[in-house]
Amino acid sequence: MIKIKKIILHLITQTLKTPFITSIGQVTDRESILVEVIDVDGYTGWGEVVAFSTPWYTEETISTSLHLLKDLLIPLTIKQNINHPDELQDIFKKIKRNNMAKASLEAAIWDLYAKRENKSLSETLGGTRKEIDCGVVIGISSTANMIEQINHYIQDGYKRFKIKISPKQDIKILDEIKSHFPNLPLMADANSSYTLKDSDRLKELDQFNLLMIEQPLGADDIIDHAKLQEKIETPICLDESIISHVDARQAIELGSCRVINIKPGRVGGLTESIKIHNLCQENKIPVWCGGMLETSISRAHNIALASLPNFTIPGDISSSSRYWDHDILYPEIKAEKGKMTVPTKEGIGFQINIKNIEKLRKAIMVFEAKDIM
Ligand SMILES: O=C(O)CCC(=O)C1=CC=C[C@@H](O)[C@@H]1C(=O)O
Ligand SMILES: [Mg+2]
Repeated sequence: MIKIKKIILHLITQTLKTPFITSIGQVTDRESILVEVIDVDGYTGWGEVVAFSTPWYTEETISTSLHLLKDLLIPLTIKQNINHPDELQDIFKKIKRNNMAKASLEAAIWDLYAKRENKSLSETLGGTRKEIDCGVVIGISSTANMIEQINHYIQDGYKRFKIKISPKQDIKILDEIKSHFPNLPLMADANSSYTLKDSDRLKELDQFNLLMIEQPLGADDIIDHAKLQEKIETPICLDESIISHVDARQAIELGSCRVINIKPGRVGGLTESIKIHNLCQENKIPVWCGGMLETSISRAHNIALASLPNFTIPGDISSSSRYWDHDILYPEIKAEKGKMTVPTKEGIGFQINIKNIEKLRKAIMVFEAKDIM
């Protein structure tokens, strides 16, 4: 049984190697909150808040997550005797949404639990793969630069390539890329930049035989995606629309998508991610693990999750060096020939590089169980 002694929040900021631009926002300096949970037996688990500094992707931000953790989630959790991380869904049930804040604490407790069980996080979650295929996201830039990026990542061996599209940049860039790389396993992420009125334009994308188009319509929509999927051949993949296994069930029943991107932060944690994975497996809907421009702590959790059997499509789990000059784990998280080995060591299977965390840290907040009523 887990009895928590201390929870530490490490607030860090890193500058991305190159700004990450999408149809809805741009990230240059990436704030993160690293969540460290230490139990009375000295085991330590780590999680990460993957919300951004501003609410451009979901309604959550670093500030809202800090408030939820400090004022609600840590006080609710720190005195609990926890037999299994699944219990956190019940502990958190009084708190509506705020999934990324919840997921960060839940992930740390999953990591700690796996270490206490002396098992890898992958095995603890029900993983079956010993290695995972990795995909990579091409940043929005000039056509020439995007072609150059793709060439670079092909050399790295990545198995799937994702570009951002919007009504401002779609057909032309896809045509350019497909003419340079006719057989490239390519997908496009629209981040809700189209509406049902763009159905004819989205139908034109069928000519490119994309693996999928991710979240073409509204971030909270399931019904219009079902209408769109009836009109286009390209498989729709939902990201922002799916924040729980209930959303996933409704999307599957309505035919709103043929693929789902699972991000533990977006859906409230690893327990909910497994529920979505299992539901999709039962309904023959393949899933892949999305990314959030995160540090290697969340990336390590994603590797473990992506080792589950229905993660059959390479996810946004690229090398840490795709975005960062320094890794905060060792060994560094690195795709070799487009694959990553799933760690077999206990927990997330990587060591924390506390020196690099201290270099990036802007603030630290310590919560002792003994001090909380
Ligand atoms: O983490 C990565 O490598 C890619 C992240 C990524 O593509 C996204 C992160 C957050 C919001 C979006 O722009 C996009 C996505 O929707 O998947
Ligand atoms: Mg997306």
